[in-house]
Amino acid sequence: MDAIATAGLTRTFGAKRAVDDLTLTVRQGDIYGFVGRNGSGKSTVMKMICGLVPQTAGTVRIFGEQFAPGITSRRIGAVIEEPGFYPSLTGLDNVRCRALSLGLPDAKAASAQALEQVGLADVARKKAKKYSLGMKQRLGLAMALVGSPDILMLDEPFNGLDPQVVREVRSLIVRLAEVHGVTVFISSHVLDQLERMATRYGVIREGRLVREVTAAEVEAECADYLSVRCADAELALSVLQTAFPQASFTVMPDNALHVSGGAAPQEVGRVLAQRGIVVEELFVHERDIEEYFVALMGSDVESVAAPAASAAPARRSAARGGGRRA
Ligand SMILES: Nc1ncnc2c1ncn2[C@@H]1O[C@H](COP(=O)(O)OP(=O)(O)OP(=O)(O)O)[C@@H](O)[C@H]1O
Repeated sequence: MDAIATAGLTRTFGAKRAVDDLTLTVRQGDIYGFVGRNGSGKSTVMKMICGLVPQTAGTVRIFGEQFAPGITSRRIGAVIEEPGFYPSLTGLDNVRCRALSLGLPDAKAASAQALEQVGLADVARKKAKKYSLGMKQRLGLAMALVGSPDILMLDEPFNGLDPQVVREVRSLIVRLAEVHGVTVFISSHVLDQLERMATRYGVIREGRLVREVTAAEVEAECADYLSVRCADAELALSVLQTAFPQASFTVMPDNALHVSGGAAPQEVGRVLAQRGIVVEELFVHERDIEEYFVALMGSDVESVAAPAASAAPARRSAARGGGRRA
């Protein structure tokens, strides 16, 4: 069953169409990575799904049930933009306020359990204003988790967290999905973190959904390939197809051959040399997830690069798109 299904979801702010006719589906148990440039409409979509902002048009269904614009579902726990809490109350009392507003029968026990889940049990009685940024993020998560929601909506949950806390939050999310069957909808610019847990992705660009894709599809599309350029591409292609029947070949518009699956660069070079074919260029292209999503988001790398991802070694690019499979 679909945990979340939107159809034609649209939100305008004055003349601005922040979200435009957006249809997406999140299946039960998915960890759905929602990616897009700054200002592409991610938070607005998430707020509409949660009923925090009414849509201008379109529908939102939560587990098949349609909600009127601006109506919230108790099955959703959310942290969108800044986690909201009372600074002068303790962590426990903050979560308890949320538990009471949900009408939970044993609000105190449920709150303590949520704090335990996010690793804040030891500081439950400390005032929230004394929490570090990472602790505040986790407090937001505990408030979203209390009441055991079926869907967790997390907007940039890694913001301001150190690598150790990022790892803890990530494993908590994975555990919630895998052990407790919680469906997680998560927006993040930290693509290498998303890559470690997302099962599906949605890519938004200027308010429109440009692609929904499974993690397996991303992996396949990001696979390394060999790029070979020879003066006579057709001859090189026929020689290589005979020598490497298991490999697949794409002839790019600039006549470079892209070879993937079971053809080592040394072997390709040797086979071509044996046939007297001059190789002008031969290199392995490693396409990473950042490059893949940046192309879909239509972005300059600056605005989306995660610190860890941007530290990745420089990789060679090759012509993209418009190739024909040979
Ligand atoms: N309350 C509002 N009033 C007017 N414009 C708004 C409002 N909320 C959002 N917008 C506009 O809608 C567009 C989408 O904003 P949104 O916050 O959803 O993007 P985002 O993808 O979440 O961005 P970021 O990654 O920076 O958080 C932006 O152009 C933003 O300025």
